Amino acid sequence: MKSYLAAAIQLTSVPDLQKNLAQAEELIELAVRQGSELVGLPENFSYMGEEKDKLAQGDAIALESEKFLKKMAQRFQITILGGSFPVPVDNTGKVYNTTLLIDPNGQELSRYYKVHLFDVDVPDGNTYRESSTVVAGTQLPPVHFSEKLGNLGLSICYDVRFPELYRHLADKGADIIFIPAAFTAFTGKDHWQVLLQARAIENTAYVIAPAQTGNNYGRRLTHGHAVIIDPWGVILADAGEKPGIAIAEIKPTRLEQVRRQMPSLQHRVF
Ligand SMILES: O=C(O)CNC(=O)[C@H](CS)NC(=O)CCC(=O)C(=O)O
Repeated sequence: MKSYLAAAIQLTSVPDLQKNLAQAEELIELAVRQGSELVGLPENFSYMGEEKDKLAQGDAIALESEKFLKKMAQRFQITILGGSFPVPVDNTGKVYNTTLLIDPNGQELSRYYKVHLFDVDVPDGNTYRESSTVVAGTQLPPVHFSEKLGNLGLSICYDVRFPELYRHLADKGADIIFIPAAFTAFTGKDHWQVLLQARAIENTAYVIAPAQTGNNYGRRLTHGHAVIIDPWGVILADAGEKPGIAIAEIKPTRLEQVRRQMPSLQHRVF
């Protein structure tokens, strides 16, 4: 593994596929101009909208999102995580909430279907029933072993509340954990940063957390604060509240140092 720059992209995705891809492309280009070699996009980067509209356009969103990720990876010679997008599941009328990791040749490295679905009545009055349109994945997320970039573990948004999933990634050797999200503004203000820092600290791994921000559609408000966190839990970069990027250096020497100073992974009893 070498030292390199990574970027977590922050978007306000809306119910308009082409508009979202254009916004994402602009920010990917900005991240690449600043030297990023690994770039992450947030959950539902290509479409945020009413569930029924997302389903109706599911085939087009899935096709265009995958094509877009491969095109960006090849054009800019980067490894890219397509935070998530819907992929229709045969004979269900539903989709998988899917994240995809693509290499600079446009080849798929790994893929994960979100396991934990956000079926929550948030105290601000908004009700979420992700399972009404999404089929839960049944497999633990993969870790992609990269000589150059380190071992890359995948997850999506609400997963962040389930530490056992991240322990699995740590067991598999994850050095860098992606947590692309569309956190609600209401839960985000109290939980987002704490949960992300906990996952980084307890697994002594980098966390790259691309995010949705602002008013995506209707009453849907997302928290923003795309961040990159180091294995000690220090926030290296924070994109704030507007669309933009958080960029930070990923360093193998820092991973080794923190794992030496705080060998908690080696002291596990259970
Ligand atoms: O709502 C949409 O339009 C698209 N859906 C999402 O982006 C997903 C599933 S509803 N959001 C979350 O998982 C938020 C989790 C969260 O906020 C928490 O754990 O507190």
